[in-house]
Amino acid sequence: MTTTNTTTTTQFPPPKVLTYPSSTPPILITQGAEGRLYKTTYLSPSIPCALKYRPPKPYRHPILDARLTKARLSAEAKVLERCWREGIPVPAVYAVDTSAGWMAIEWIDGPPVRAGINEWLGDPPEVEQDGGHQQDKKKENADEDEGEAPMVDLMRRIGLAVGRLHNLAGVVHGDLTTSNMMLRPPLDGGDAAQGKAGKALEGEVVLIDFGLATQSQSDEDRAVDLYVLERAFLSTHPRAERLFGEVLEAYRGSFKKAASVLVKLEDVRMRGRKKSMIG
Ligand SMILES: Nc1ncnc2c1ncn2[C@@H]1O[C@H](COP(=O)(O)OP(=O)(O)OP(=O)(O)O)[C@@H](O)[C@H]1O
Repeated sequence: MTTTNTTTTTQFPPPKVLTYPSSTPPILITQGAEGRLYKTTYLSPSIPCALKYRPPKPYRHPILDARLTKARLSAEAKVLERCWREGIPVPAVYAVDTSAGWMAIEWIDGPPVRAGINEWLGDPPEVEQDGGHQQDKKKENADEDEGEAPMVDLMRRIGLAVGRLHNLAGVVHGDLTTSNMMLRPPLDGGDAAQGKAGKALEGEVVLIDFGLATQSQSDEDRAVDLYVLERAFLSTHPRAERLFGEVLEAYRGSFKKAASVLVKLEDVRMRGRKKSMIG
């Protein structure tokens, strides 16, 4: 989705639930084609939450619009609840009002994985000093030495999270990108030895935005999910391209049937290549 990051309070009229006297002033975080995301609190001013709001679409017939909004929000909330029950790291669902078009979910207090990777790529850890040449080379190759360990580790955590989603929850996400994953910071403040760049990649990988998710156990659907992630990753982080294999390797080890999904991924890639050749 196209989003505009802003920290202003009300650029648009907020949903009614955010105007009650007890409401914490909402902060508009993103505004996309389908909806808006606000930061506010839930029940107590000390519990931050993300309020996902799908406003009415004036270009749609009102009855159809209300029906669509209800169906999409309740489908997303159901998938989130299912994942949460299975122990997949996703935001907990606090409350849903499908008629009013909103859902309140746990606030994840960390950056999107995309931002963490970009920070790391822009500021990779120094391994040895040689007047800057080493640093430049590292940036080009996204580090081919031990300095890349935090990135390899993150790639593996992503592969495991997707494997658990597919296997334990039986859910395919439908829009896996590094923007739809966040890094929940470690409670203990993390590993001080990581350095600033390594710290950018720390934390638990939390999957978000299940607006396109479906229930499926099929190898084909799972392989397409991985293919979407691969394409998104390679276009968002081309300099880290060769590390993507770590995601797939961790996925392979995350459940029994993962190997056959990876075989299917070859077919899906082939179809993707043919399609892009034909245009
Ligand atoms: N639980 C959360 N905690 C903190 N920030 C969040 C949370 N959920 C989403 N965000 C932030 O808001 C952005 C938009 O969220 P999300 O992608 O779920 O909504 P959406 O794109 O409007 O949904 P859709 O793509 O289905 O229209 C995310 O990229 C992330 O930065």
